[in-house]
Amino acid sequence: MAKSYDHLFKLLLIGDSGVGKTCLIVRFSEDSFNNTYISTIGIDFKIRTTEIQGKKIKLQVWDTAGQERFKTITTAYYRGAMGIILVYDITDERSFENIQNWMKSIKENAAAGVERMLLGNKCDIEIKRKVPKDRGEKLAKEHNIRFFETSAKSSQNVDEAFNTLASDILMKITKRSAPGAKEVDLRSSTKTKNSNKCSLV
Ligand SMILES: Nc1nc2c(ncn2[C@@H]2O[C@H](COP(=O)(O)OP(=O)(O)OP(=O)(O)O)[C@@H](O)[C@H]2O)c(=O)[nH]1
Repeated sequence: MAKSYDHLFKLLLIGDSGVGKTCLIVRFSEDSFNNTYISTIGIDFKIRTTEIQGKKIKLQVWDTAGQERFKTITTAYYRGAMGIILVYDITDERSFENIQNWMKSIKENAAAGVERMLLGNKCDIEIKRKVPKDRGEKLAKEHNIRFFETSAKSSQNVDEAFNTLASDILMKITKRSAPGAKEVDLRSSTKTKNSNKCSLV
């Protein structure tokens, strides 16, 4: 049977418990949101197919449990990921500080050269904000990765974040398979909504 997609990309979301990893994946794959908090046990995944530069990209998005007790299980999945999304909660300073530890975990467990992205989630609750946007931007810059503030609740920047990561991975593999080929910036063609509160670097 013919394949229904051109590429399969495996993405992984990591970050402290409660930052909204599951909600971001559910928003992206099913376009819905639930206020009830059910902590992830171990690992789970959802699928969504998206189109970038005329290519059908099947995204297999892995959701990891943020709780420390699942670390051995979850880190075992890092190596198979082509892209890793680090998530913190803009209303929770601790979750932002812990990003350094999650970065370390990537270094220890993921493939070298894995595409990374930083998300500051829950930007719909500005009133409870503890982490200013420029701190997220600065951290992302230090690691030379992209940054978005997102809201799984309002859906702000959720599609943009996933599509941008997929686009970056596509660009990387296209460049690799066509050495010497002229570099094309696929990012410029991805659909980007403008946002005033939650923005991208
Ligand atoms: N206001 C608001 N609440 C959110 C948002 N994203 C998630 N939440 C809420 O935050 C809580 C935790 O969300 P989850 O997606 O389960 O968090 P998680 O990171 O997957 O947590 P673990 O599975 O324990 O690692 C839930 O009550 C969600 O409804 C958001 O963008 N805005």
